[in-house]
Order: sequence, then structure tokens, then C-alpha cells
Amino acid sequence: MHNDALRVPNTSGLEPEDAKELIRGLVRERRSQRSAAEREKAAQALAEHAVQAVGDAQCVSVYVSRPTEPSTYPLLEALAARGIRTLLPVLGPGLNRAWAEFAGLDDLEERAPGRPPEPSGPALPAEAITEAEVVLTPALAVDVLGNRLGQGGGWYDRVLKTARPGTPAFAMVFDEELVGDRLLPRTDLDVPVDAVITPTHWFLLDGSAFRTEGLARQGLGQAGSTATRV
Ligand SMILES: Nc1nc2c(c(=O)[nH]1)N(C=O)[C@@H](CNc1ccc(C(=O)N[C@@H](CCC(=O)O)C(=O)O)cc1)CN2
Ligand SMILES: Nc1ncnc2c1ncn2[C@@H]1O[C@H](COP(=O)(O)OP(=O)(O)OP(=O)(O)O)[C@@H](O)[C@H]1O
Repeated sequence: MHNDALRVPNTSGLEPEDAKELIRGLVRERRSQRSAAEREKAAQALAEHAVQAVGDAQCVSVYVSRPTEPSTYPLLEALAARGIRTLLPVLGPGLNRAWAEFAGLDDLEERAPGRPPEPSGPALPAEAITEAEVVLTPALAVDVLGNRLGQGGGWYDRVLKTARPGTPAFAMVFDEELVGDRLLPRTDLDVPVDAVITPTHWFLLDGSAFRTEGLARQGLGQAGSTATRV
């Protein structure tokens, strides 16, 4: 079990990019130590909370997890079972942003070594993200202000700038990756998220525009938790 919050070192003497890389290494190391059973249990619990967080949305964007990331496979199936249209990242040349619709787990395939699996269907342009009512993002860590540490491509920072203004962004992390005692390094290009989804709960962050009237307006779920810790 890995329930202890990640200890983020003091990186104030480092450039943001170097500080981020240091913390990425720590998180990746912890992620690599999880057992298959832990990952599977977390995936089921994460799906439960993500479905709650998505609420009434009819179109969402999700990512297809790689082996050590919080798994989105049960979530993808749960969204499909509810008839929710799901947009998934497709990497074009130079890691260009494109999207394709989820069409079943069997349809997902790794198109190039090291890249996340992608649907086989037609690629939609980067602007297709404007159709998503909620954007679920991968993250290695998130702090209490919603600063998100990603894998380092800047892919999702660009996605969040292209989404329809006001679209809530939710980061999916393991519980220990929600950093409470420090702020993560950030630059002006980083786009903060509005909420965090973990295997034990999901909640809107202080300062999120969705914390008050936004929730009802967007038809999003009410924050919640389950007793099971993963
Ligand atoms: N599951 C998942 N999907 C995601 C992201 C993520 O963090 N997680 N991304 C978040 O931004 C975007 C993809 N970002 C990527 C950034 C770089 C490389 C990359 O450089 N791949 C190398 C191989 C790397 C390796 O072997 O480890 C390559 O293509 O040559 C791949 C994806 C969109 N999809
Ligand atoms: N909107 C943007 N336009 C141009 N470059 C950007 C943008 N956002 C981020 N970048 C650049 O992309 C690189 C990686 O950014 P960053 O470290 O924030 O990635 P990340 O958030 O960890 O990764 P990801 O968003 O893919 O999950 C940095 O060099 C950053 O300057």
C-alpha cells in the first residue's frame, strides 16, 4: 500500500523545469512499485469517482493510461456503458494534438512504442476538444491550488487552452500524489485544474470557478468519497 503522501523536496533553488523533472522522477519511482493487484483495485475505485465527477456530461475527454499511470480502462468502459461520448488523445507527427472517439477496449492499440494506445477511428482535429464538457487529464501530482505536474510534453497545457472557456478540468492521480504541504513548481504556461479525482474521492479545489454556482450550471456531480482506501 502507498497511502503516505508523496514527500516533495524543497526545490526553491531550482529552475521550474529542473524542479519538475526531479519530482517526476520521484513519482515515477513510486508508481513503478505498485503491484498489479493494487493498480487494478485503484482503477475500479477511480472509475467510480470519475463517473460521479462527470455527472450529466454527454461528451468528455479522457486519456488511455499507460501501465503505471492510474488506469482509465474501467472508466472508459463505464462511460461507454452510460452512452457518454469519449474523446481520446491521438498523437500526430511531432506529438501534434488530435482526438479520436473511444470505440471499445479491443479497438485500442499502441501505434508507436512508448506511446499510449489509441483508437483506430478517424483522427479529429485539436479543436474537437471544444466538444468536451469535462476534460479529465493525466497527472503525476497535483497541489492544493490545482497546479498539475504532467509527463512533461506540455500536451495537456495546450489542450486546456483550446477547450471551450469554462470547461472544467479534472486531474486523475493516486491519493499520495495529491500534494498538501508544498506547492508544485509551475511556469506561466501551466494551466491549473479545477478538481482532483483519486481512488478514494473527488472534489473541487478551492478557487475553482465550479466550486459554487458552476457545479449546478454544468450539471456536474456532487463531490463525494468512499470509505475504501486504496
Ligand atoms: N496515458 C497518457 N496519455 C497521454 C498523455 C499522458 O500523460 N498519459 N499525454 C500527456 O501529455 C499526452 C501524450 N504525451 C506524450 C508525450 C511524449 C511521448 C513520447 O515522447 N513518447 C516517446 C517514447 C517515450 C518512451 O519510450 O517512454 C516517443 O513517442 O518516441 C508520448 C506521449 C496525450 N496522451
Ligand atoms: N501553451 C503552450 N505553448 C507552448 N509551449 C508550452 C505550452 N504549455 C507548455 N509548453 C511547454 O511544454 C513543455 C512542457 O511543459 P510542462 O512541463 O508544463 O508539461 P506537463 O504539464 O508536465 O506535461 P503535459 O501537459 O503533457 O501533461 C515546457 O517546455 C513548456 O514551456
